[in-house]
Amino acid sequence: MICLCAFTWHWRVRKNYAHLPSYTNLPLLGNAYKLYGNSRKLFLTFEDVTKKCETANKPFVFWAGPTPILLLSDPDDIRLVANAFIEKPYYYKFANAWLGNGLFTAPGWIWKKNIKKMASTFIGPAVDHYQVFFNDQAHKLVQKLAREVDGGFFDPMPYLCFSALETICQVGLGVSKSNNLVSEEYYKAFHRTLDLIVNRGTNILLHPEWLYRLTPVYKELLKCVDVLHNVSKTILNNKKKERALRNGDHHIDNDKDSFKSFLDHLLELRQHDLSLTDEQILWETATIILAGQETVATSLFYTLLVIGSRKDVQEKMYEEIMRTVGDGPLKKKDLVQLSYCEAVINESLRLYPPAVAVLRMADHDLKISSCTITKGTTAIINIWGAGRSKRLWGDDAAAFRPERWLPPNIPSISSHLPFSLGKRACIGIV
Ligand code: HEM
Repeated sequence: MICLCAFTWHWRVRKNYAHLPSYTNLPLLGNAYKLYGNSRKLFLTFEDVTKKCETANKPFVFWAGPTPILLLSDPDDIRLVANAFIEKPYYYKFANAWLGNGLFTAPGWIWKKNIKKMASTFIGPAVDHYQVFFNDQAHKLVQKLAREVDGGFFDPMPYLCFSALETICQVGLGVSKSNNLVSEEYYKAFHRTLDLIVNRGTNILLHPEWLYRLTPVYKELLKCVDVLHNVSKTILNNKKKERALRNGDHHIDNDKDSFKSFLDHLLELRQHDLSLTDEQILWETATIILAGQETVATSLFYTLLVIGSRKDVQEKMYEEIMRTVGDGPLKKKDLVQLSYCEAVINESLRLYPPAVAVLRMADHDLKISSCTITKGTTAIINIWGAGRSKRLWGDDAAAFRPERWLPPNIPSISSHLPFSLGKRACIGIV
């Protein structure tokens, strides 16, 4: 009976997607053979699927065994999907030991409860005090990079990662410059944790939880996560003691002019909301540190690369910065004047988005332009593909041209998706 139901479901789903472009299916494996190999091979498959999507102007259906994965690049389809589905597929659970039920990985019903509280911690006055940390880190980064000048080729990524990590720990946890909590050990544990999670994602043998828990890499993951959580726990405990000493646990800090980290905001929220447990706070801070580190470091990397290879762009940016800020520290109010610099960043994020794709799980049927997405399908929002589509950006879509972001031709923001969109889009976009 179970086999019959599974067969009927599979037959119905296959028929539903039969008119969409796809690869040749192998029995049982479907198209999974296309995922075998290293990350370069994976990316080539992704690039090929993106091209097929663009040529057919339809979603591409990829069969992971019997399960359909639908790749979407059309902004209208993407908007529908991003607004309709809040569940993420099971791959996101691979980060559970680290991020638990934090915003990024939480199941829909927990995410719905928490998103309103968290989103308010990253808007308006809450972020006004961050600029001074950004300036300080930028200054330190420039000093470090300057030491490499005239020294031949070097990899800037470690500098960018450390700088982004230190910044997000300052604004996220309130780590001060003096306490050295963002140590070499922390940095290594952070990157090893990321590697272990990504490696699990690309190795289907490590997917079943019971099997994974028997492996040495699972033990290594727990060790690394311990290092990361211990820093957050130390800071959390210190803050709790500080608050208790200063004002008693029920005090509300109304001083709008003092800097408050993301963690401070969560502790304040907890005064009215006991569902925000210590564990949940640890997960949320770990999420913010991950979300705010890797993405920022990668986008800095590509932006520096394109600026470095385009003297004309460098000169225009330099001229605009000198005209607006001079040698003085950058202030938040200056940012609106830096329209060319913003155009450069937008163009870099369009061509080199740090998250090339995000995934959603269809928990109900949904009609989009060329098909009905059936419940149980994984939908991939192809951020990279949407950014490079000739249909959306014109024949020069592959060219780095910041001017396309300047008046009078400002493009439709709905095709620019580096921060995703709809429900579960980035909350760090301020
Ligand atoms: C260039 C910088 C950034 C880019 C390109 C970026 C991109 C993204 C994308 C594409 C998502 C959607 C992920 C998904 O649906 O699976 C996301 C989610 C998220 N981002 Fe960012 N992000 C950036 C910076 C930040 C920063 C600085 C923070 C926080 C300080 C942050 C916090 C988050 C959080 C908490 C989520 C999960 C939102 C949710 O599920 O409700 N991001 N980001």
